[in-house]
Amino acid sequence: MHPDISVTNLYKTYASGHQALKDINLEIRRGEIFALLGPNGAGKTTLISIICGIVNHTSGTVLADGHNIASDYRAARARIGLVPQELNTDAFETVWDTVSFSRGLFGKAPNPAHIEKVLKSLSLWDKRDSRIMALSGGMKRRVMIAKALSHEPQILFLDEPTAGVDVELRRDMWELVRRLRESGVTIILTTHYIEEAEEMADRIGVISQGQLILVEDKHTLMRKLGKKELRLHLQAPLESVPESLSDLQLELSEDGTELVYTFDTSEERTGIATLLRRLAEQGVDFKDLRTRESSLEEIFVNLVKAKV
Ligand SMILES: Nc1ncnc2c1ncn2[C@@H]1O[C@H](COP(=O)(O)OP(=O)(O)OP(=O)(O)O)[C@@H](O)[C@H]1O
Repeated sequence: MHPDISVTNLYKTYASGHQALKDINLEIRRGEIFALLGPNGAGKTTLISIICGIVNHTSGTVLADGHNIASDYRAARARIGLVPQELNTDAFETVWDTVSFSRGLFGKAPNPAHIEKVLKSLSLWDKRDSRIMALSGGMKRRVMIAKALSHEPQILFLDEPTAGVDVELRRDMWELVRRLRESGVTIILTTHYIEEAEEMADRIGVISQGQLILVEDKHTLMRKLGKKELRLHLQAPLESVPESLSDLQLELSEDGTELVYTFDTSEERTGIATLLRRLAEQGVDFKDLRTRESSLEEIFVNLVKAKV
């Protein structure tokens, strides 16, 4: 089966001369949740907009479910639903009309049963006759998703789906996205919240300065790039790491009460046994110890920093 989205040697230079994307190659598999991460201005929205046919690319190929977004636009676009960053619905329309109208834009015959299903799945059924302007911010976001699903797309793009929403609504949105995936929809989301990617994504792509610097299964990424810390709470504070232990990956906390040992989770030997033996030899006693894994956030910050 071909991938749902296939991007090959994609470049984008805006009319201003700014090169926003450089040689992007990416495949999105059917039924996965793919999170695209990157700092402000990295090129996430540009990439999504090109795949969705809103922005023209300079060179390269984009296929949606096998259809070329440039030469076979209608077929490619019909496979895609896009939930943009900004809420752009007519405030005076009702929920039902807005969502039904969206379906018509894709040349699909009316299908009230489908619209009903979408509105019910998004807990919007009770609001179907309400005008958009009378809805809460969270409800408006749901309407945007309903619009994007109105023409039964196989692939759904969510650009910053939870920007500026409160924690509770964010959790609701995550739940919703998971349910959509369970129903067979492929999901690509951009986010600034690393926690969101950590929580939701099957795979993660990191884009920095227009280049896709990494695409990896989330768990593999966290295992490969993640570090673990062992923190030893000392019996007596130290002034500095003893000279005799300076060959180890040890740091002293600012107040001198904790020794922090960092090790690679992917390494076969962590060196912990050696560390503990040498501490005992040096008479460095500790009363407590704990380990901590780096979060995706720390991994991401290091990746993007390394690139700059
Ligand atoms: N229409 C345009 N003309 C010229 N430059 C543009 C245009 N749109 C975007 N850019 C530039 O292209 C780069 C990538 O922008 P893009 O919006 O894709 O980034 P992003 O990763 O989505 O950022 P954010 O996280 O802030 O939304 C930025 O430097 C931006 O200023």
